[in-house]
Amino acid sequence: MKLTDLSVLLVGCGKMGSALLKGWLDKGLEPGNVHVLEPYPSAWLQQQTQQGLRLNCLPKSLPDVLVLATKPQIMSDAIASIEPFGSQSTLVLSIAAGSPIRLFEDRFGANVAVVRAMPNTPAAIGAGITALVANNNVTDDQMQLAEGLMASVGKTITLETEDQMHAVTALSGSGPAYVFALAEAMTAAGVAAGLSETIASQLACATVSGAGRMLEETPDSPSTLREQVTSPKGTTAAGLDVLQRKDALTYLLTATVKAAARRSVALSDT
Ligand SMILES: NC(=O)c1ccc[n+]([C@@H]2O[C@H](COP(=O)([O-])OP(=O)(O)OC[C@H]3O[C@@H](n4cnc5c(N)ncnc54)[C@H](OP(=O)(O)O)[C@@H]3O)[C@@H](O)[C@H]2O)c1
Ligand code: PRO
Repeated sequence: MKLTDLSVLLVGCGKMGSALLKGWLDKGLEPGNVHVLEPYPSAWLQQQTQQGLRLNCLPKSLPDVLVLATKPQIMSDAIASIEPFGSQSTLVLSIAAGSPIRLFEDRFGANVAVVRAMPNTPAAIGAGITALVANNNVTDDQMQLAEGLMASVGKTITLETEDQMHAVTALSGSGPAYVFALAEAMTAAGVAAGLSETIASQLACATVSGAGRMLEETPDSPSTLREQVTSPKGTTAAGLDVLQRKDALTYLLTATVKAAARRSVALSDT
């Protein structure tokens, strides 16, 4: 099904919901085919009503896709107002961290078609990556539809099991925050080395974003790209000697991802 023909009911239009909706509207989704439930709509979302998007009212017929983008903690309450929309012909596409497929089967009925997806915030600029996993009720056409929707805001990968979603959420879902934290820490390190905050921040942010673009735009692996910066006995080697001593960086990131994955498991159990 083409994006232009698709009808969508989006529940929750905060940071991630609006990033996805912007991407879909840019790619041809008709605002007139979109209903959004959102208690505190942003100015941007309110503007979309002028193009025909319907805000805080329910569609008269079943939508092709019901996108669930509320926080996991309130997912159960949010579903209460839309239970009749989880029919067999409507694809339920949830992006909530830690909301398992079984929650939607319990609430919408065992026959409901559910795709659980984990995007990340670079989706807002079309540079996201989303992992998807489906239940057995999802048809090939519905899976293509889900992949197509998420591909319109970045890359997609399909998981073998839902259990992998905890690690995915911890790695790529939360991952942009780790990278932004790196930019913040590099700024602080630049200040400690004698630069002003403004100059350190400019240098740190451009370095992180330039290195990210190299990962994207060159065929080289991260280790090759790292080696290209590292002159023998030069400054980078001296810096990396601290960053990677006793695998310090790998150890820290492994602990970071494990903690986030544990939180995903805990959210699934509540
Ligand atoms: N942000 C990310 O990086 C990211 C990445 C991948 C997946 N996710 C997932 O995406 C979901 C949304 O995250 P987010 O960061 O976009 O959070 P968010 O900005 O808080 O967006 C959630 C939105 O849902 C609204 N809402 C609350 N109750 C509702 C209801 N009953 N019906 C409809 N809307 C309701 C919230 O309004 P109030 O603020 O008034 O409560 C809020 O605007 C979460 O499940 C998260 O796990 C987020
Ligand atoms: N943001 C959501 C969280 O922090 C899910 C991944 C990214 O829970």
